[in-house]
Amino acid sequence: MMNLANLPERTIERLSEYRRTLLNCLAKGKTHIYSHELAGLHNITAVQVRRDLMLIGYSSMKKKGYDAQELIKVIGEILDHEIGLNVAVIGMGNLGRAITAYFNGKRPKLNIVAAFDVDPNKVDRVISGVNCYHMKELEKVVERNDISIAIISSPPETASQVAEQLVAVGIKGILNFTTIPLVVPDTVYLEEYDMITSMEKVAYFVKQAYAR
Ligand SMILES: NC(=O)c1ccc[n+]([C@@H]2O[C@H](COP(=O)([O-])OP(=O)(O)OC[C@H]3O[C@@H](n4cnc5c(N)ncnc54)[C@H](O)[C@@H]3O)[C@@H](O)[C@H]2O)c1
Repeated sequence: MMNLANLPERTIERLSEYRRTLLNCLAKGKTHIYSHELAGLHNITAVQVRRDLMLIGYSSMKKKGYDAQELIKVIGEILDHEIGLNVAVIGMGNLGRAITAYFNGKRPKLNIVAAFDVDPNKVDRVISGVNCYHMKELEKVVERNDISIAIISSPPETASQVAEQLVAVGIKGILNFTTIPLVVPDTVYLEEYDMITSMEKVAYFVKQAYAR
């Protein structure tokens, strides 16, 4: 088995996707699923599914397929922090509010517990179900709530400074939604999410389809 602390990033993404599908299966009363079914739902090969699960030391496909409940538990042991992690959203504009409202309640081990902004109309209010604090209170609130992850959804021109502030208060993981690529120390895990890149990727493949 591979070192569980060093799984490939794509495997981690797929494990998250498999778990979502398995939860959907269970909700529909389906308790077992074959690797080829899981693969079909994710547009990949059964070999890929089995390879990912082998990496996490799970290879117990029975006659009836994988036991969904058991596999959800195994994936949870890989992905989730034992007691859960607390998340903050920086910038409670359109995107920050949408993310907070969408995400909270979706994953028991991952909770958005605070939001930050600099707009006096937002600070000291409950927005999308969480308290919104002024950025000046970042250190205090992060410490008090044991926050280790931050989502940046402030304007692009503020992103680098916000990231610096987050690193300075000890944030360990950042999900950056702004269009500005960030630089953080090796000790901080950074994930950039750029919707425009995703759209351009789709557009590129549509262009190829037209050319055929
Ligand atoms: N809206 C989208 O669909 C979308 C999609 C992808 C990426 N983005 C990116 O997400 C970011 C936010 O987009 P939006 O549409 O929500 O913008 P927005 O203007 O609605 O919200 C930005 C929020 O950040 C706050 N803010 C400003 N300076 C700040 C600072 N220094 N620290 C903390 N908060 C600060 C503002 O007061 C505001 O509430 C942008 O960088 C944008 O490029 C947005």
